Amino acid sequence: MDFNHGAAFRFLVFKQVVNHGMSAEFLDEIRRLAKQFFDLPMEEKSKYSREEDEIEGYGNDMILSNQQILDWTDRLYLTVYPKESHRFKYWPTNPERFRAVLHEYTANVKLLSEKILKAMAISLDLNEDSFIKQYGEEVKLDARFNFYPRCRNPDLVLGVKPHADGSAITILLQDEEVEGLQFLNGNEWFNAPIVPGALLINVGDQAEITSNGIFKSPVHRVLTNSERERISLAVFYLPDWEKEIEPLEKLIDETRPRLYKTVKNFVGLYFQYYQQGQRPMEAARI
Ligand SMILES: O=C(O)CCC(=O)C(=O)O
Ligand SMILES: [Fe+2]
Repeated sequence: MDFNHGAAFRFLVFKQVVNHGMSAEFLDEIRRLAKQFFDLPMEEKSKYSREEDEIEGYGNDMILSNQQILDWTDRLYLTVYPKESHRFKYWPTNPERFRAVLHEYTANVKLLSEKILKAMAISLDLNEDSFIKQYGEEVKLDARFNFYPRCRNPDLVLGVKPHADGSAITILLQDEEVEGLQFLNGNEWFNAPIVPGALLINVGDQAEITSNGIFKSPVHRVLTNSERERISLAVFYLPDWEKEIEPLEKLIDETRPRLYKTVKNFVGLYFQYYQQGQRPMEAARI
């Protein structure tokens, strides 16, 4: 992976990487296993159901307010790193290879995330460990499998509402054929193209804070589709929740004053704001 194009990398909002060390066949296997899981009878899937006040497990959009229009999606949410945090009651044993393949994918995504965080630091003329160090020893990776069934009224409902990710960065495996993910640029939505064999890297709110706003965490959404279902897998790279996250000293000067407060447990804050229909980043902005 060659990220040493300083200037180009700096303006990264999302980036597709192909040279990530995983074969196209391996990525296809993950999609296939995910699809097999979502295609199981409800009775089987509900063995892994999310409990009401939990995040992990199988289920629909979380209900955070009674005025909410639910996202048109089925999800399976699992903490995949560190190993000690695995809650296997939520990990499917059907299809049979699901767990083994997810372990392998997680190990690869962890390495890839760290390479990307190093490349981001280098592109800003910082020591390569600057971002990683701030995120602490106890980083966590959460995986969210998204399944978007066909929807008869795609104009009335979204697969995922507009949001930015609360992670440091997110590694997204998109459907191999069906588009639907869109990014907001100014007032316009544009489609994230499908690049065969690629993973899409998305900057999250916490990398925006660390970089003092040089990297931007983009607002994105997912459309529904009346003809085809769609699958994706997002893995969120989450800093140690007890570490303080703040703009790196070296990225603050007179021309670029400090833009964000010091935050801790940003994901907790994220849900509080999201619930009130506010962009969680507002909590961090000075
Ligand atoms: O389905 C997608 O392509 C994106 C999903 C997403 O934005 C998320 O899970 O945070
Ligand atoms: Fe997202």
